[in-house]
Formats: sequence, structure tokens, C-alpha cells
Amino acid sequence: MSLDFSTKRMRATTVAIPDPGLLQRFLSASGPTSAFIRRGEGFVALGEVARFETDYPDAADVWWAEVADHIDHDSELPGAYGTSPLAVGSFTFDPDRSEERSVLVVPEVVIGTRGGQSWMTTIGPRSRSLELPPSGERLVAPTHLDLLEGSMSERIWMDIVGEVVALIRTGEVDKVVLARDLVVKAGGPLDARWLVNRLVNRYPTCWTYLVDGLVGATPELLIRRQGGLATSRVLAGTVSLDPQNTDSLVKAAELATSSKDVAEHEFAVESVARALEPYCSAMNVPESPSILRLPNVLHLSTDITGVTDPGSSALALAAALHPSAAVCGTPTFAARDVISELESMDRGRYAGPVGWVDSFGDGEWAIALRGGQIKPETPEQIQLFAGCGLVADSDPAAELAETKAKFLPMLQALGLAD
Ligand SMILES: C=C(O[C@H]1C=CC=C(C(=O)O)[C@@H]1O)C(=O)O
Repeated sequence: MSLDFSTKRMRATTVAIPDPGLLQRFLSASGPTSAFIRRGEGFVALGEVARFETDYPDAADVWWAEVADHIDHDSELPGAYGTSPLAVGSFTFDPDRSEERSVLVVPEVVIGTRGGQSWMTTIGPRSRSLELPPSGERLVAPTHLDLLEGSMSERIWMDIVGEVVALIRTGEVDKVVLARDLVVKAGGPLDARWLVNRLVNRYPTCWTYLVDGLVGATPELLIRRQGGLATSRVLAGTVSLDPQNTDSLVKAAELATSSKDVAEHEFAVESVARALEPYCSAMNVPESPSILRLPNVLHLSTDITGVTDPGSSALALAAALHPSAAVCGTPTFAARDVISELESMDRGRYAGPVGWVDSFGDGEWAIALRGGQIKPETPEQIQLFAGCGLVADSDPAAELAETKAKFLPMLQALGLAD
């Protein structure tokens, strides 16, 4: 829907509501529906007042600033983080080389919970009903699933890893993040709500996202802006855990002392710190990473914080930080060229920013990892993605095993793994 800014104003109303319970129960079967949930907090969004399809996040940021300017907002929770009208979006990894378009949607209804406070924000040309929408519809598990090879076989992918490593050893690039895909076909249309529900339960410390058929649970936060504070969680460097998780202490020590993983991580931290610096008056970049533990893997993790200039929205910051070396490589443009030449698939919105921005410019943008894309033209199928950072001493077989660990959350959500 396009908006005529010269004449149209919109009205938004935010009301405090009692604890609505599990947010994902409000996702709707019909019509646009999005989610952004972590540790039971966040929101689900229903309906669509306006939509902007674009190639570049900066253009979406300009569009949203103009839309937000045309909203009159009444609130029972003035100033509470994330409760003002917002837009939910997801952006392609490489807009110059993708068939997919990026999207920013202004939903009609947002139901959220954060810090013990729950709210509903409605938005539209007129005042809307302030009744909570129906929830708790029974979800149906996907059936008759087939797990298919993606754009290339494991063997070919490992050969390409070998080629990229050889290229890194010549000094042409320092790090390249190479991904691969798998396709899962079901007997009927897949219900993204089923996947969201499973991911929220199994990976509560990740950001579970659903935007326009892109669904997953990512551990990596590109940027959060809350008032004047910006935070980014940089991940790079991984070891897989065994299914019983009995080996995590040994694996943590292995990861923390692996020069290959530490090098991979340092490239990623440096790229985020460098891109964020121009927007910050002060910044804290920890000297060494900590270990982030997930059910399937351990990651090296660094939380960067900065005091930001209020003129840059969360979406503008996401545009500046993307693509970090956690999903692209170093140097950025050379790594992106290697990916486009050798990866042999369209990443679409995998590894791009996914999240939200509100009318104050606050918001959260995660990196769309550990997920997949359901397309409207093939609703019975999902394309899953996973990638690995390659440096000079990466080993193809170990990298393939790492992608398998990274596919696990989605395969579990689909019922294809325990
Ligand atoms: C590119 C992915 O992960 C990134 C984030 C964390 C650890 C990574 C790694 O160790 O390679 C990757 O940089 C992915 O999950 O598809």
C-alpha cells in the first residue's frame, strides 16, 4: 500500500494489557504476520497498514521516518521502549545480486511484552478496535517431509571451501563466510507458526524471527538502539556440541584457545567496531571474547556497546553495519565478490538484517541466521541456509560439519532431527 503523505495521517493507540501469555499464540493463520521474540519478550505483529519493498535499508529508513511523521499516537505507556508504532523488516544480504526484495512492513496490530509490561499498539487511518485478537489456534505439524540437496552437493561445497581457502592463502582476502543451502519439501503448505513455536521453546536465548516467510532463531544481534545506547553482539568462531551436551566445558576450552576461531572472531569484531565508531561518541569493545552457549553449538561472542548520536535510527545503524565480517568477510567488498562468484546460490534475505524500528528510531536488528525462507509460490517448501567463516587454516570437512550443526535448529523445528 502506498501512502499519500500530503493528505493522509494515521492514528496509533497504545494500551497496557494484562500478560497475554505466549506471544506466538497470537500469530495469525491468514494475512501478514510477523514475530520477533527472545526469552518470552518481544512482539508479534498482525496485518499490514503499509509496505515498502526496496533494495537498500537506507531507503527504507527514509521511508519509515516519513511514515512515522504522519502518525498521531495516543499512548498509555509514553516513552516505554518499543511500544510506539513500529515497522518490521528483513533485508537481503546482497541487494545488487539477489532476486529477492527487502521489505519493511507497518503492521496494523502489535502485541508485545517486555520487562513485565505488556501492551497492544494498533495503527491505521482510523481508530481500531482495542480488543485483543483471537489466540491459541491449534497448530499442525508438517508431514511427509523430504530433505533434499540444495544448490550443490556436500562434495562440491567442500571443494569450493578448498578453493576459497587457497585464495585466502594467496593474501587476496583474509576471511570469507561461505554458506550452503538445503531444501525441505512437505506434503502440504508449511505453517511458519509451527516453526516459530518450536524455535521459541528450544532456542529461548536466540531471537526468533518471522518476516514475510523468512523464519529462524538467530543468536546474533547486529544492533539494538535504545535511547542513546547502541549494542551489538558479534559472533564468529564455532564448535559443535554433542547432542547430550556432555562435552561443553572441554569444547569451550578448545574454542577459546583455537587460533583459527580467534582470528575469525577478531575480523568480525573489528568490522563492527569500525562501522559503528562514526555513530558513537564513546564505545566499549571488550579485548577478548566470551563463550556463548546454545543447545547445538558454542560461539565466541563479543558485546560491543556505544553511546550513539540520536539522529541515527536503529535501521540506519543496521544499514551501516551490514554486512559485517561475521556473515561476509574481510575486506568486505573482496569477500562479497568471492561469495557471489563461488557460492552458487542466491542468499536472498539469509544473513541480512531482520528486526524492527519504532517511531523514535529505537529498535533491534538481528542477523537472519539459523533459518529459512518459505516463498508464497512454493508454500510446501522451505530453503534452509547455514554458513561458516573461512580463514587460512580452515578445513573443508570441519566446515561442512559446522554447517550441519547450524542447520540443526531448523531441522529440529521441522521434526527432522531430535
Ligand atoms: C554465518 C553463520 O554464522 C555466523 C555467526 C556465528 C558464527 C559463525 C562462524 O563461526 O562461522 C558465522 O560467522 C550461519 O549461522 O549461517
